[in-house]
Amino acid sequence: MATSAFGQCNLLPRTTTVNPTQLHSPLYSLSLPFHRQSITSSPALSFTQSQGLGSAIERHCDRSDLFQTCAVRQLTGSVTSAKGHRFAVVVARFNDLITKKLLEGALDTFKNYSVREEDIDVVWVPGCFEIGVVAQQLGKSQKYQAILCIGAVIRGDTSHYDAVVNAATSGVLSAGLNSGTPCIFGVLTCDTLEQAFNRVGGKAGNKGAETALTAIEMASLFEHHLKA
Ligand SMILES: Nc1c(NC[C@H](O)[C@H](O)[C@H](O)CO)[nH]c(=O)[nH]c1=O
Ligand SMILES: CC(=O)[C@@H](O)COP(=O)(O)O
Repeated sequence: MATSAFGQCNLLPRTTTVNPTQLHSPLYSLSLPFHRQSITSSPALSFTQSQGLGSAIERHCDRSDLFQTCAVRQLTGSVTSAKGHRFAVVVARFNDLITKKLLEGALDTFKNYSVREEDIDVVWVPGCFEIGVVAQQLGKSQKYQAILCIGAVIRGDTSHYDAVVNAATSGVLSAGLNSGTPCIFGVLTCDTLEQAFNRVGGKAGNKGAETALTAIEMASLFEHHLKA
C-alpha cells in the first residue's frame, strides 16, 4: 500500500524489477498483492533489493508511471504470522536423505512464522506416487489450513521418473482441487542427486523452507478471504 493524492491505495509501478526470490519475503507478500502475476519491467523504474516497494515508489516513481488500482479489491495472503493455523506435511520416504532435509527446512520455516509444533502433523508415505491420495484425505478432514507435500524424484535409467513425477504432480493438484484445502507442491524433480542436494540447503537454498512459506500464505488467503 502506498499513500497517494487519492488516499490509501495500491500503487504499482508498471516497470518494477522484482527478483523472484524476494517474492516469498513477508515484505513482498504484504506490499505486492499480485506478485504471482507477471510484472513488466523497464530499467527506468527498477529499484534495489534493499529497498521496500513503498519507499521505492516514493523515491523513484513519477506518478504518471503508476497505474491506479484504488477501486479494485485485491486479496492476498499474509505471511507475517501463521500462529493458530494448522498444517499437515505429507513426506515421501523414497530418497529420504533428501526428503528429511526438505522436511527440516519446512519445520524451521513453520517455527520461524510462529506455527506451534502441536499444530503440525507429519505423515510419511512410501514414495511420491502415494502423496496425492493421502493429501486429499487430509485435506478433506478439514483439520488443516494447508497441506504441504514433500518428496524427491531423481531420474534413473528408464521412463519410471516421468511416471512418478506425473503422478505426484497431478496427485497433489487433484488433492487440492478435490478437497478445497490448499495442497502445496514441495516435490523436487531432479536429474541428479547433486541437483537435489543443492536444493536442500546447498547453493539453491532449501525448497522445503520455501514451500512452507507458500503453505503459510495460502492458508492465510483461504482463511481470511476465501472461506466457503
Ligand atoms: N523412483 C522414485 C519413487 N518411486 C516409488 C513410487 O513413488 C511408489 O512408492 C512406488 O511405485 C509404489 O507405488 N518415489 C519417489 O518418491 N521418488 C523416486 O525417485
Ligand atoms: C524415479 C526413477 O527414475 C528411479 O527411481 C527409477 O530408476 P530406473 O529408471 O533406473 O529404474
